[in-house]
Amino acid sequence: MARSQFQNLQKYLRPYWSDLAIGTVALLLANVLGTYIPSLIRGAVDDLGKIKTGDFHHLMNYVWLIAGLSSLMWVIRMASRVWIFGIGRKIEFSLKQQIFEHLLKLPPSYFANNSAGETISIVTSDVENIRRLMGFALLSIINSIFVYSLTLPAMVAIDPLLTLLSISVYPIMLAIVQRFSGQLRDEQLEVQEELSQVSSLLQEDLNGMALIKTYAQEQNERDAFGKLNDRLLDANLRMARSRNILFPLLGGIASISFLVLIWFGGEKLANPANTTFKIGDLLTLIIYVERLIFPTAILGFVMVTYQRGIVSIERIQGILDIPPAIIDPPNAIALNKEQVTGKIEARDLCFTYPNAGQPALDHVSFTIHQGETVAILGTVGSGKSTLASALMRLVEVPSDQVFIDGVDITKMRIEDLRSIISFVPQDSFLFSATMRDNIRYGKPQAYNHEVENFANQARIEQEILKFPKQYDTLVGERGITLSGGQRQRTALARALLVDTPILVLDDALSSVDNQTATGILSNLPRNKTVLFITHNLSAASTCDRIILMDAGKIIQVGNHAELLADSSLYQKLWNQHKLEVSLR
Ligand SMILES: Nc1ncnc2c1ncn2[C@@H]1O[C@H](COP(=O)(O)OP(=O)(O)OP(=O)(O)O)[C@@H](O)[C@H]1O
Repeated sequence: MARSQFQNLQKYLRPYWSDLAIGTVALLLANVLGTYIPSLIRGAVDDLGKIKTGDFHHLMNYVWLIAGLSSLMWVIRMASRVWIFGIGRKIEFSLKQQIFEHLLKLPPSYFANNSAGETISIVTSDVENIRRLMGFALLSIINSIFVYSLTLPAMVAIDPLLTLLSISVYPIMLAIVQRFSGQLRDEQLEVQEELSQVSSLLQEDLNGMALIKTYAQEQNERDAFGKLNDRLLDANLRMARSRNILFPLLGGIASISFLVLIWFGGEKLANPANTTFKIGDLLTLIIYVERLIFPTAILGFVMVTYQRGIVSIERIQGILDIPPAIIDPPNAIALNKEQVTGKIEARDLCFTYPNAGQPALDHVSFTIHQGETVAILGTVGSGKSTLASALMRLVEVPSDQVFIDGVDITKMRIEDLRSIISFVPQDSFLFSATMRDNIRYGKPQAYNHEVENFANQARIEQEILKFPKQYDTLVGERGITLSGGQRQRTALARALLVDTPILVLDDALSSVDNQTATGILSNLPRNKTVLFITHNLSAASTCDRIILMDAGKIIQVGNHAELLADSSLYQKLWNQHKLEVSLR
């Protein structure tokens, strides 16, 4: 086992050392009893002669003792399973929690580069593999160690030669296990990867079902799924083949020791020169060998579980080792949210995406004052969304380039920064919950009147009141399907409810008609600083100021009248817009 893998196993087990210690002691006790009981049987068999003399009571003593100790052993063995399997369950729970919490901190690039299906497969099936490794495999390994270290000396004490003969096949078993080890690991890895691919495709197709139907692509998707499913089947069959050879082989070889014992033990008993070896000895050896068969035959299962677990640990560590998106600097400035006014400044802000040839933001400078509503307009790909991401540090901006209330955002605690900005993207996610719970998602304890007030500000209230259960109407899979515009206004109500000094709308009213969008903007609280990223010139023209961007640069700043007076890009866009409106 590689050192790092061993360290990982230790790391997972460390919090549960007391459970492990209790479980191990219980297993030890069960095994001590398991080794002692056959010696009682041996005594009973050797004393059988006494029954002939009428001493039946003597035999019954053995019977009661064996029955009592066997019951005790059964109870202790059960307890050991409860403790040790419990460790696996607890590790499973805490790993899921840990991965989920880590996922919340990962940069958007992780989610862009890794499919949701693959991540889900790691959180479910890989974590389950670790549960089996830390439960079943751990118990089996500890149990095997005890069985061997207690049973073998007991067997040697009866007859060293017969013991040696009966376990002479075990090196063959170990060689077979060794031979299959690497192969099973590769096959397991392949199964897990194919499974991830199937989950990813399934997840993507479920999300894109409307698109599949619109473009009549059912057959293509069916073929693609069939192909991946087929590969998963092949990988599973390959692994099943190896397992189906390995397990019966191990069980069969282990049983040979049984036969060897009957053969040579029987011969020894039949030998007239033998005076010490009795029938009770042979019986005890047979019981002991039987005790060895199960832990030995199960070695194959343990090995597969181990290989699976190790592969899963690697995959889980793969996620856990990704550094969190942006971490707080040492001595990060803690903001007093109530005192933030919402003044935003960019000074020569530059940002280039990793592996991109062109900067997405190229020496961008501006100041937006408290309470201003500023529209950010621009051609597609001009850097508007990147600017919003930079403001929230969803992308890492250089220090001393973006300031809120004069404080460099890279020096603030991330949590504080994000708690003073409400961000509404074009496609906001709504949960399969009621309208009320969706709106108060950012402030779950909000009162009903707050929810209604902000629904009204976002101009969605009238529609909610017409829903079957009004604010208690379910949204999504099991409930009502909202239109694009209704979704956007619900998301806006959610953002308004958290009441932050800064509101960033990233194309967040694109599915809302001009008049409603303009109405919403003009009714926003006057003390809020609003960044309104849009392609909607009508709504933008009503804003206090407009920042016009092109190819990552700011090319014009001013209010509608000022920009129109300047015969450049804005004038051209406005004339086009007027023409479009007149043609509608
Ligand atoms: N995650 C990313 N990785 C690499 N490049 C990106 C990424 N996101 C955006 N870009 C690139 O950065 C540039 C600016 O993109 P951005 O999304 O900020 O433009 P935008 O003005 O919001 O466009 P639109 O109006 O189409 O929404 C574009 O060239 C885009 O291709």
